[in-house]
Amino acid sequence: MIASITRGTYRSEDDGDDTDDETAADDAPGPADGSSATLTGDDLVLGYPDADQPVIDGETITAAQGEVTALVGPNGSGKSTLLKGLADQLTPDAGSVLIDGEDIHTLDTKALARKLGLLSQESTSPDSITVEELVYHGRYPYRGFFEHVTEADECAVDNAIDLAGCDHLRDRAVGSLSGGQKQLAWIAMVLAQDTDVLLLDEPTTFLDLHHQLEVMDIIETLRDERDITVVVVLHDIEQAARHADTVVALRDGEVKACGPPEEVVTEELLVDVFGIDAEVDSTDRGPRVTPLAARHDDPSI
Ligand SMILES: Nc1ncnc2c1ncn2[C@@H]1O[C@H](COP(=O)(O)OP(=O)(O)OP(=O)(O)O)[C@@H](O)[C@H]1O
Repeated sequence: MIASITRGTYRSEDDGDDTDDETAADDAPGPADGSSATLTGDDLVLGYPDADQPVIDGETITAAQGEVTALVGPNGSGKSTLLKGLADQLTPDAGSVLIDGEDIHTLDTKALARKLGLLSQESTSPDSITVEELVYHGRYPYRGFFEHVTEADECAVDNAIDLAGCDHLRDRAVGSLSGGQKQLAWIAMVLAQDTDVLLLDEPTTFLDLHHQLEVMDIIETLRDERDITVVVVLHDIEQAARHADTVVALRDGEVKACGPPEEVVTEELLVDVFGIDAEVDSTDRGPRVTPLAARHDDPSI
């Protein structure tokens, strides 16, 4: 069933990459052992086979250990492409992705999936499986082919479901859920993966305001209590400013600004990157953005 779920860092269960099955379960439950990691995309060139030009053309980005890095930018600016490159879902045409200096291409599938989890925008799973079954798939990197569910797996799944706030959905078929409910289930699945690094592509999509705040709280908890390195794509610039340690602003595949929210989220940046006039006020909780008007003299947005 794993093979039919296309989300996260897994390629598939029978991808011929079972070299570490015997030891996988011993390593559970991942970063709860206190490990953590810095993720670096070094001089990355990323694109798609049917396109003339790369989307990302030689960018370097570092997500510091135990910090939240937010990727922001207009539609089509390359946020998801960059995230897929960092997660090894898209092979770079040049450059490399390193976790604590180790090239992720030297890691086999399960070893990588124990270090790095991806919540992507492209999710598919059989409609008939329950939320609990979906979340158990997050434990795949810790399980050998013939191994049964361990206590560590049960514990990780319970914690993940609890943290994502979807216990009430546990026995529901995924196909019967609303968009927001599905999003919570997928978040629980990637949390169960128990990784040092989490890459989240628009995790607040489909969620009401209450659940958006809860997801941002989860991200802060993972950072503050478990030292997890998080890279998160967000459309809400204020959410990024409030919750991230570092904001990376992309436009046309180029990193236009990178740094602490109060340095990056400025009125000038909102014009240059998003093509909007806005007021930015400095508050205790970071820059507060009041959008005023979309500029119509910016044809590329
Ligand atoms: N599978 C693909 N094949 C070809 N081009 C693609 C593919 N996926 C994305 N692109 C192109 O790559 C560019 C960057 O897309 P990407 O999805 O990374 O942007 P984004 O910043 O995440 O956008 P959004 O905010 O709309 O989700 C766009 O021009 C897009 O059309």
